[in-house]
Amino acid sequence: MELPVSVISLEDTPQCASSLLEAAKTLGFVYITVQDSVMPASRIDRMWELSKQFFSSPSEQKEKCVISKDNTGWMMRFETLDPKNQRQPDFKEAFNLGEFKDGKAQQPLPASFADNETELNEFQDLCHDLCLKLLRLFAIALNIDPAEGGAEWFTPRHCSPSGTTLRFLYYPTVAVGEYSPVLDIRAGAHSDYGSITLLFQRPSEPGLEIHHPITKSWHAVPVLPSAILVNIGDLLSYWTAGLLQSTVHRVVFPEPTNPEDAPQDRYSIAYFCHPVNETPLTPIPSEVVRSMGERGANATSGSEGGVLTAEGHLKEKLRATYGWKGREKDGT
Ligand SMILES: O=C(O)CCC(=O)C(=O)O
Ligand SMILES: [Fe+2]
Repeated sequence: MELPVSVISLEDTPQCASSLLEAAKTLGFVYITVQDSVMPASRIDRMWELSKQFFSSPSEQKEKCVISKDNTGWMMRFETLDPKNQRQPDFKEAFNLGEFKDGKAQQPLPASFADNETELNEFQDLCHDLCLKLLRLFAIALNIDPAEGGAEWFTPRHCSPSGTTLRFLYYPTVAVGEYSPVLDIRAGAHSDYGSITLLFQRPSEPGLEIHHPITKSWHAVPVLPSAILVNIGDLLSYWTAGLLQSTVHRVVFPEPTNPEDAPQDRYSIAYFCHPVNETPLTPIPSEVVRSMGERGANATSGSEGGVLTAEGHLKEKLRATYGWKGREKDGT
């Protein structure tokens, strides 16, 4: 059954802030619509063009930027998002673009992106600004203590260096018979690791499913053209002592309408917004969060007895899902 995900028009108002918080507390996923000046449709269209340009480029070019231990680069059939339950890796290709510095990528760019560094950087900036707007609204709804930064509390905690990643995803058509719709999956069940994720999807390319936190069953997510899907990641959930839901989701092979038809390609783009690496995940100074009791960041210690940092959490997750097979940044 398809899940009705709330659609919120993004505005700088307390009402919008409380609607966002409500969606984040219940489902952990919400569609937002934004003014074209905030996220121009032409920019998103351009990213789809660049995505196709990259994924259709020769594999020798892609291999020059294979995934490295800093989680940047290209991978194919490499990640296993649900290592406990999957028998083989996700049926997908992905390219992870890490943070830029002074407008320049800090990783080798594939030949197919050689002329696009500026527009990739500008798109990342648009995504980052949008995430900061969302985080400001969460800060307002959580009523973060004004003396501690109030609405701006998240802002200085979301700059560089961080694990923030713009990820291009491609789930290729797989012929019927070459995969098991029961055992195999395009992206295994997982929750996202950072603060918030923006997900861009294309009409007629479904497949995303959400594990409903209350009914504990899987639901397909309808693709809404011109809306951006936002979901809460583990860190924001931890930071809010579990008030905000980091909901489990996956990407399945959609059932073909006609049994002879193979499931079609799916492209998606995810922007994973992470806090600064060294950020200690100590409780958010908010009465709402304090009232959640001793959970998440409200608990006295993180893993291994110390305070969990944003980077520590990300590294733990990547170790499990990459298993680790990637190369060091110096190419070893
Ligand atoms: O491709 C999608 O729709 C979702 C991808 C995803 O959930 C992820 O990479 O974390
Ligand atoms: Fe995800």
